[in-house]
Amino acid sequence: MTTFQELGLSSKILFAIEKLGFEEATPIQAQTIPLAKQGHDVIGQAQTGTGKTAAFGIPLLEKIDVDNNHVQGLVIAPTRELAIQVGEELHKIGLNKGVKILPIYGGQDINRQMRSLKKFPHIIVGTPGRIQDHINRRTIRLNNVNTVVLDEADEMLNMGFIEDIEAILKEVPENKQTLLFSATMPDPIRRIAETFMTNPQIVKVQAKEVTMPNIEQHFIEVQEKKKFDVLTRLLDIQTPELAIIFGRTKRRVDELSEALNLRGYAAEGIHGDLSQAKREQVLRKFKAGSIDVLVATDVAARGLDISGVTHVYNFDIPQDPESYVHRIGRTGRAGKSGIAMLFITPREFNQLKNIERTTKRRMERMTAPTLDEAIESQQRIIAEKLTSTMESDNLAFYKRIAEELLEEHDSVSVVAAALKMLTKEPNETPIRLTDEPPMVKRDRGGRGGSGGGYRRGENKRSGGDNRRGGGDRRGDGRRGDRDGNRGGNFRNKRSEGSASGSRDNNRGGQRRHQDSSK
Ligand SMILES: Nc1ncnc2c1ncn2[C@@H]1O[C@H](COP(=O)(O)OP(=O)(O)OP(=O)(O)O)[C@@H](O)[C@H]1O
Ligand SMILES: [Mg+2]
Repeated sequence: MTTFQELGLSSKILFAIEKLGFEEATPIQAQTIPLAKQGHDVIGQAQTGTGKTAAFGIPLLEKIDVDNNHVQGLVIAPTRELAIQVGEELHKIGLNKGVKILPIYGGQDINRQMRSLKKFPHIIVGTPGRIQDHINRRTIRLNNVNTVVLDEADEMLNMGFIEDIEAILKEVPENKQTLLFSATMPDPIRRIAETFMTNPQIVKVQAKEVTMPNIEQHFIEVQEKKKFDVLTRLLDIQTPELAIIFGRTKRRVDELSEALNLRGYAAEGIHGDLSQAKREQVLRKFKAGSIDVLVATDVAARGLDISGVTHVYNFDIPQDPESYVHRIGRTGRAGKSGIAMLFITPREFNQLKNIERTTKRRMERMTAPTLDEAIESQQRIIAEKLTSTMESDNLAFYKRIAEELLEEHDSVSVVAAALKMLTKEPNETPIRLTDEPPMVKRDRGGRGGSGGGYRRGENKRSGGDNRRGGGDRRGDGRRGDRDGNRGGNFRNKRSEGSASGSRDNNRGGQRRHQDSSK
C-alpha cells in the first residue's frame, strides 16, 4: 500500500487528492508517479477503472509552473467525451494549485476555443483532429510543452489517428517527456510508442487478469430475433442502477434505444454521428440518472468513467477481445463491483472462445430468463419495496381506505391486485430492429499482424474526430483465477460500503419505466 504522502507530492496537490476522497494510490499510480516525477518517459498499462488518469495527471500537474503563461502540458485523447472527462479530473486535482486546463475538441465552436486559448491555459486536453486544426491555424503554440500524454493510445491507433499524432508531436520540443496509457497494449502501439519515446519505462500492473476480478461475467446464447426480449427481461430482473448496452453499429444503437423507449425504458443512444451538444446532453442525463440505460457504440463509450454503472450488456458481440475488455470496464470501476452480460448467437461461439482466451477467464453460461421468471422477479422486488415502505413510512393516511377494502375483500386478493398494478406486464408494443448478421470469425491468426479493415458501422471518415480504421487489436492476457484481488486496487472513502454494488435503495421495478404510452 502506498499513500500519496509517500509519493512526495506537493501540499496543494495532496490537499486536492484528499478532497477527492482518494485514500491511497492505486498500483498504477504508485508505480508511475515516481518514474514520471524523475522525468522518465513512461508506458503505463493497467486494467480499466484503476485510475490511469490520475497516474499521468498527478505528475503532469506537479510539473506545471503556474507562473509561466505558456502551454506546458498536452494530453491527447481519442474522443471528445474523454477529452472533457480527463480535463475535468485534471481540473479537480490541479484546482488548488491554480492550474488552468482547457479541453479542445471537434464539434465545439472554434472561435470560442480560440478565445479560450488566449487565456493562457497551462494544459490542453484535446482530440487529435482538433489539435491539428489549431496548429494549422496557428492558434495554438506548443513550443513550450514539456509533457505530452497519450491516453487510450490503442484506440487512437484504431481510429487512424496515428499520422495526426505524429504531426502534433513534431510541433512539440524534442526533449519533452511522454507518457502513454491504455488498458490494453497491442503490439503495434507498443512499437509506435517506442519510436516516439526515449528509453520508456514500462509499467504494467501485474494483475492476474486482463479484466477486473470484481466484474461478474456471463454469456447467454440467444438467437438474433430473441435478443431484444431477453434484454428487456434481464433489465426487469437485474434492475441495474445504470446500464450500458453495446450495439455493433450506429443504426443498431438508434434502433435499440428507440425500441427500449417504446417498451417503457428510459434509454438514449450515443454514437459518433450525433452532434457534440447531443452527446454531451445524453451523457449528462445518464450521469444524473434521468435516463438509466445508455445504448452505445464502442467508440462512444471508450474510457468513460461514470460511477453507478452496475451492468454492461453486450447486445452484439464485440469485434475483438480488446473491445470486450474496454466495454465491460465501464462497470466495476474504482473498486466497485459490476455485472457484464454477453449475448452470443449460435454461430458466434468462436468469438466467445477468442475473448476467453484473451481475458484468461471463463464466462459463466446463463440461460435466457423466461417471461414468467421476469415477472416473478419483478414481483419480488415490489414485495420488498412494500415491506420497506411498511417499515419506514407513515401510512396512517392510507389506512382508512385499506381497512375499507379489507372489509369487502380478502387480504390476499387485495395485495395481489396491488402487486399486479405495480408489475410491468408484458408490453407488446411493436418495435423495429434490423437483424445484424452474426460476427463470423475473421481469421486474423489470433495474434497476427496489424492492418485489417475498418469496423463495420463506424466507418473511417476523412476528417474530424470520429475516424476509426485499420489496426488489429491484440490481446495481452494474463492468467488468473476469478476470485482473487477483489477490488483490491482502491481505498476510497466514496466507494466504501458500495463494494458489493448494493442496490439497496431498490431503484428497480417501476421506477425505470417511463410512461410507454407516450
Ligand atoms: N487512488 C484512488 N483512489 C480512489 N479512487 C480513485 C483513485 N484514483 C482514481 N480514482 C477514481 O477511479 C475512477 C476510475 O479512474 P480512471 O477513469 O482514471 O480509470 P482508467 O484506469 O483510466 O480506466 P479506463 O481504462 O477505463 O480508461 C475515477 O472515478 C477516479 O476518480
Ligand atoms: Mg482512462
